[in-house]
Parts: sequence; C-alpha cells; structure tokens
Amino acid sequence: MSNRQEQPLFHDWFQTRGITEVECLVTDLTGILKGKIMPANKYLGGGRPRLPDSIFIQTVTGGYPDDEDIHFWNPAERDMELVPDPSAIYLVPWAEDPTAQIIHDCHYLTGEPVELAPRHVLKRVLSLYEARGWKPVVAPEVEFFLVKTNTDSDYPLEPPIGRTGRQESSRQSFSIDAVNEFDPLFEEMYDYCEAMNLDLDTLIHEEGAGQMEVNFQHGDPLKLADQVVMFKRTLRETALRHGMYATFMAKPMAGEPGSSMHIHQSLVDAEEGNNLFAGEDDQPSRLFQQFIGGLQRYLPAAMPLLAPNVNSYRRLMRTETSGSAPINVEWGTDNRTVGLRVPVSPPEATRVENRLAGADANPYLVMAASLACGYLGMLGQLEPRPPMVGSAWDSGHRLPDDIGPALDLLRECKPLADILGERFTNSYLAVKRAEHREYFQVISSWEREHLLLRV
Ligand SMILES: NC(=O)CC[C@H](N)C(=O)O
Repeated sequence: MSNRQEQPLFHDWFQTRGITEVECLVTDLTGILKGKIMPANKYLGGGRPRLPDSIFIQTVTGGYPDDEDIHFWNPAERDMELVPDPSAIYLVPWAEDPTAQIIHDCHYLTGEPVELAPRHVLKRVLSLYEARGWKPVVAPEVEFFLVKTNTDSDYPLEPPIGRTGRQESSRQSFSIDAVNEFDPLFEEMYDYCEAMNLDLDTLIHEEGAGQMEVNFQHGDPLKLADQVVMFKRTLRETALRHGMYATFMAKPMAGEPGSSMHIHQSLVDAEEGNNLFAGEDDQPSRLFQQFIGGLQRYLPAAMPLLAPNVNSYRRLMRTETSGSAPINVEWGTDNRTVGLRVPVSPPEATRVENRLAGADANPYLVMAASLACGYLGMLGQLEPRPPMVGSAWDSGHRLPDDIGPALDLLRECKPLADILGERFTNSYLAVKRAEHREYFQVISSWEREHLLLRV
C-alpha cells in the first residue's frame, strides 16, 4: 500500500506534542493489544509496520489451535501491513517521553483487509447498515473491580485497601464516598482520559466490593469500541500506579457480582439523523421490534463473542451474588431482570440496552455481534416475543450456560457466520475450543477439596 494521505496530519499532530515514539496497536481476538513500537521519525518517514496474521489465531495464553481445528488455515503465516486510522490517535499520557498510540487496521500486502481482525469484523457489520442508509448509535457501560495486587494465581483476589485503610465489607452501590476511597486513582484516571479525549460520562460505585462502572457518551460504534479498548488500558495502568490491579474479568471473586459491558443501541437515519427506533404516538417503531426480534433469535448463538471465556459464564449463573446479570433474551421496559432492557426515555432516545456481555469481552466483537443480530432481525422482519412484565430470573428463554455449548450454537448458525465472515468465525471457534481444552487440563482446588479423599 503506497498511499499515505494521513502522513501530513500525523506530522502536525506529532510536532504539536513533541512526539518521539509511536505505539502501533492492533487488538487481537481476546482484546489484547499487539503491535510495534517505533521512533516517531521512522514512523513518519518509513514503510508501514508489519505483523504476521497468526496474531489472530492466538489463544489468550499465546498458543495456537490444533491442526484438526485449523485445517482451513494456510500454514504459511502471511504478513500484514498495519494501516493507521487517523481518527484513532491518542496520547500516551503516562509515558515519560511524549508518545502517541495509534489504532491500526490490518491489510495483506495485496491491499485486501484481513477478515480475522476484530476491528474489521465490526467495520464489516457497519457497512451493511451503511448500505441501507442506517447508522447505529451505541453507548457502552463498562464495569470493573479494583483489587489488591496478587502474584499467586492459586490465591483468590481481594478488595483493595482504600484511603481509610479499610477494605469494603458491605454492599455500597452508588455510594459517592466509597468511590472517593480511591480518589487519587480516579483523579489520575480522569486526567489521563481527558488527555486522550475519551468521552467518559459518569463513574459510579457498583454492587461489589471495589466494583465501579463508567458510562461512555453515545456515538459511533467503531469510535466507542476504540475508546473502550483505550479505557481498559488506561485504567489498568492507572491502578498499577496506585498499587492496585483493575480487572475486567467477568467474575473475579466468587462471593461478589460479576462485571458486565452493557451496550445501549439505537438506529438513526444516516442522512437526517432521526431515531428510526421511535415510532408514532410515542410507540417504538416496527424496525425497533424487529431489531429486538433479531436479538432474541440470534444472541444465544452469538454468546461466544459476548461471553468469550470460561470465566464469563460464572457471571451468568443464578446465585445469591449474581447481582443482576441476566441469563435470558427476554425484553421489557425498565426491567433489569431481562437481557434486553428498554429504558423509559423520550421518543428521540428510544433504544435497547443489551445487558448480556461481560466486561471481559472484546468490545469490537460485542458490538459487531449485537448489531449483526439486530440487523438479521430487521432484514427478516422478525417479531419479538411479548415483553416481560415482572421478574425474568427464573423464566424466559435461556442462554447457553458454558462456553462449550455456546460454541456449538455459533458453529451451527450460518446467518451469523455470513455476516461476521466465515473465515473469522471458523478461526474464532478454533481458538476458543483450544482455550477451553487448555483450561480443562488444569486441576482445580474444588477437585482437590472434594474428590481427593472421597472418590
Ligand atoms: N448495574 C447493573 O445492572 C449490574 C450488572 C451486573 N454487574 C452484571 O454483571 O450484569
């Protein structure tokens, strides 16, 4: 690829901030940032950085799927060129030397985009909307826990010590002072986010000990997925600087609720900007109903993208500490027991909040999957089931309860694979199966506790 239209823009951006170093970033399937670090002058003057496309068939532990799962794979790793997105350039506010971090797309040397890249998968879904004159709008809400640093993986995580020198020991949902326990950390987090132009809206204390949530301003899905990736990195870094870990695991502690990544979704006319989910007489539109019909039909098969780890399904179990994590695909007005909540709002803000994804998921893939399901519903004019009134905890259409059955559903769902891309879907399935097999080789403390001397 020889065009370099973005070069003058980067040149000015770098010059204004005295940038000496560039981190070229690509998100892998898990959401881990991979890439290359380059001196700024080399980045501006030289060729584009390259990576092998095998970064997209790596498991979270850095392994690769077995041969039988990967028969579709070309054994020769192909090189990809990293192409920067000029709208995804951020400062690294904690770096000593002025450093830029830029999110890149991946292209083969022939110029075709790499279908395995999560950012490409989201772009692919968005292009289907664009072709119909539709523009989806999303607002993510991301939960996380602050925990004490922990270097022994066999040892359970613990809530951190706040400014008072104490650990939280009761439910502190929405408490301002429980957030302020970590004031120096959050002050720095806000400074960093401001320096990076991340559109944070609110910060609240969630139900768990040391569990918080940030909400983002609604906007374009690609931009917001980029921002969630950047936010996770920023918060992890800030917490480390304050002697803690920030974790986005879906269920980090057994006796505490899990962490979600709720996504509010609406649809606007690309030209006029009016909300297409708002109907006549304050009623939601047919498109809105069909979007929900699509979520209900296809989300069970999309669960491996919304709940991608063994740990994700621990959040989705009905227990005393499951803490409003829904385990169904029902919908209802202002109902937090359903997977698809419709907040009470003026017609122009008509939207549905998909509450199923865990905070551990890759935001590009969560948005791609959820928007793909809604798109299929609108295309097929699917009718939703009647809205749920009252609690859906013990009723409603169930979801797969583990990653294994969830992967089986995805493998059998051709309409989703067609939208997300067949090569991507096959690779994703193979990588997740490999991770599941690897997990199964670890003998847990539960087995030692209960089986060692009894069976
Ligand atoms: N704010 C909430 O609704 C809590 C969500 C819950 N923590 C979950 O994992 O889904």
